Amino acid sequence: MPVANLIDGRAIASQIQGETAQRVTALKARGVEPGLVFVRVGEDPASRVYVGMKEKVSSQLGIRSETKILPESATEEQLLALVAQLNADSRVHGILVQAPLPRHIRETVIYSAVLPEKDVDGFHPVNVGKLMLGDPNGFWPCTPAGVLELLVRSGVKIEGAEAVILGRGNIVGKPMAAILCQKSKQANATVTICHSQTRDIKSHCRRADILIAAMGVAKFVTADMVKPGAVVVDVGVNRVNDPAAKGGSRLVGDVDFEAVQPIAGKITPNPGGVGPMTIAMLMQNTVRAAELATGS
Ligand SMILES: Nc1nc2c(c(=O)[nH]1)N[C@@H](CN(C=O)c1ccc(C(=O)N[C@@H](CCC(=O)O)C(=O)O)cc1)CN2
Repeated sequence: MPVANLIDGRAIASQIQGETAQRVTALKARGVEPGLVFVRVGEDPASRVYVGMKEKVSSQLGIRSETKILPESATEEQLLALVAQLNADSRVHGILVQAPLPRHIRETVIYSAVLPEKDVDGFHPVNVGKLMLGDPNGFWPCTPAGVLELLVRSGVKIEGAEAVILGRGNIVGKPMAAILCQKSKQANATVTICHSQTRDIKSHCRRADILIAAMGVAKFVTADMVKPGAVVVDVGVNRVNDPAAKGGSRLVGDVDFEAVQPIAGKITPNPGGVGPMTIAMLMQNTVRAAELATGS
């Protein structure tokens, strides 16, 4: 039976993908085929799955995509050479280097090498800077951008709300904070970031009208941490052992869903919440990159 207060990420992602598909059709009518290249280094099983999912959605929307695979032993120089080649290719509008990279490759060096106008991941310092400055011309990282869309399209009032973010990572926590406090009718929240050194995290969480969990600790958010009626968004992806599951493990979020769902005003399931939005926003960024590159 469907849960009444569920924020359905799959349905919202599919709505956004429908909008993106229309923009692809418009681009193609002008002779532009949006192109996206994924770069995967090594054989991390989760990365293989995620890149496969992105390839599938690209093809469903009519975006030409290709995956370049380098071996785990590839050097930083080899990866930089590939990025330079993709930067120079005018058929490629978006470049995505899948994280995590092998330990001997510095992610910051690689993300800084992607041209900002092809950085559909929103990880380049220029795009990070534009987000911080409130300049609408940059690309926002897909996961926090997707969380904003989930909230807006579910009718959550963000303006003036107390938003508490658990986690200060560069991919979710920090950009999420910047997005929610943008000076705009769709944002304008009062934002608190909590992290491993925060004192009395529970009291911060209990103040939250919107609680976003992105710290990477399975079932960290329990019912006693949530104000009744609060909106709870679970960004966590934690693999835990489960002998009963296929492959001996399964994914759980940062929120104890069964305990929190009855008291939350709205809540994202996990899976089926934020994850599909990450991919929908990537496609939206790619089409926008193609439109900007071709003056469409
Ligand atoms: N270059 C990047 N690397 C990574 C990013 C990113 O945004 N850019 N994000 C994550 C992983 N990620 C995309 O790459 C991703 C994770 C999860 C999902 C998703 O839809 N998950 C499903 C469940 C899937 C499953 O069962 O395995 C869900 O939540 O419903 C999409 C994308 C790290 N790397």
